Amino acid sequence: MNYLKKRKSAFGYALKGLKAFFRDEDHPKFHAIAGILAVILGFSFNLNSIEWIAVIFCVALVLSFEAINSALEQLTDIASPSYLESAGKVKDIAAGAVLISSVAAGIIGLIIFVPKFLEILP
Ligand SMILES: Nc1ncnc2c1ncn2[C@@H]1O[C@H](COP(=O)(O)OP(=O)(O)OP(=O)(O)O)[C@@H](O)[C@H]1O
Repeated sequence: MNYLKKRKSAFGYALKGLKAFFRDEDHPKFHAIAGILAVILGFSFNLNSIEWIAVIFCVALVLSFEAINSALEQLTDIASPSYLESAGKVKDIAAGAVLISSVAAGIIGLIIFVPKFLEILP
């Protein structure tokens, strides 16, 4: 019972974190909108299971990296409020992780959706 209570609190904290993440920052909103568009396109083009797995994985991966990047940015600001080269490096590397996942997601999106758009062209 105690274990279940603890799990419930942990879930609540995670939801609280996600709420702050989407409320306080612009990049997550942009990536969430892109993800919603991908899901709408997925339903429109009747994706198969493998394509759905790829789309859901890409959306989750980009948003997760974005959340980790955001947490690292805030932690860096607490640890190093004044200018420090290594603090900047931490932020740049975390931003690089978001860039890698976004580019990969974009390429996978093109691989899945471009042939489907070409099929419906007159
Ligand atoms: N304390 C610091 N010391 C050195 N360089 C920093 C520091 N804080 C930020 N920078 C540099 O400035 C860049 C922008 O940092 P900032 O905290 O403004 O993030 P951001 O890219 O504006 O994030 P977001 O757009 O999500 O708000 C960093 O990637 C880093 O190169």
